Amino acid sequence: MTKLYPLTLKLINKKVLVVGAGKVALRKLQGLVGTGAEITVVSPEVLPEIEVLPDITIIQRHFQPSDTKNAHIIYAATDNQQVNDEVGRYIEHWQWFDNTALPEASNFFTPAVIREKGLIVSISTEARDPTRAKLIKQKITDFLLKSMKE
Ligand SMILES: C[C@@]1(CC(=O)O)c2cc3[nH]c(cc4nc(cc5[nH]c(cc(n2)[C@H]1CCC(=O)O)[C@@](C)(CC(=O)O)[C@@H]5CCC(=O)O)C(CC(=O)O)=C4CCC(=O)O)c(CCC(=O)O)c3CC(=O)O
Ligand SMILES: NC(=O)C1=CN([C@@H]2O[C@H](COP(=O)(O)OP(=O)(O)OC[C@H]3O[C@@H](n4cnc5c(N)ncnc54)[C@H](O)[C@@H]3O)[C@@H](O)[C@H]2O)C=CC1
Repeated sequence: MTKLYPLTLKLINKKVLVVGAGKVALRKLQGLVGTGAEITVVSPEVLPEIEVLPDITIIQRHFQPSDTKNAHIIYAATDNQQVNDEVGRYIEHWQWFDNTALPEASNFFTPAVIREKGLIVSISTEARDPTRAKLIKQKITDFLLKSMKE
């Protein structure tokens, strides 16, 4: 694979669209809350944990092509791969798109993130093994908490 490029972004006033509002969408949204991004969620069914997240606009219906317009970052996180593919078809060349069920269709991925005392550690397996990213996150967190105590 061509090498991937990690960044630390300021998202203030950037438009973020999340299509789907289930377990995977919840995890992406938890990472986005507090960034200052203008977040919109489009989904017919919405987890109660998402309904209570602050500063999110929820549109309770199926995805429509015009939803992607002007969004800087777009997540397709539905349980229907045809819908995720459809979202991908409306992506323009300047937009960042993560099809959370299909790495080949995405032009960015969400890493596992640790935030501890002014430090951000971001872990990616280049989309090969997200469960491993989660495991390594746990190990690095344990190491950091131990070394900060010393
Ligand atoms: C490519 C990527 C796209 C993206 O999502 O951005 C992607 C894709 C896929 N994930 C899948 C499965 C799982 N993902 C997790 C967990 C996480 N996944 C995350 C990121 C990413 N996942 C991106 C690559 C990151 C990298 O480069 O390493 C993390 C790190 C970040 C986050 O999501 O915030 C977060 C842990 C963070 C934390 O815990 O802090 C778990 C474990 C769990 O849920 O407990 C399971 C197992 C669930 C199970 O066992 O069923 C599947 C198969 C789905 C299927 O089988 O249908 C696909 C699709 C595929 O790989 O083809
Ligand atoms: N990237 C990742 O971290 C992971 C990705 N996955 C993939 O993500 C998919 C979603 O998983 P979950 O969140 O657990 O599913 P879920 O069943 O909890 O949520 C699915 C959501 O999609 C919405 N949806 C369905 N049709 C829609 C439409 N036409 N327009 C808008 N929203 C629509 C539903 O309303 C629901 O909110 C799985 O099918 C799997 O392939 C699974 C685990 C981890």
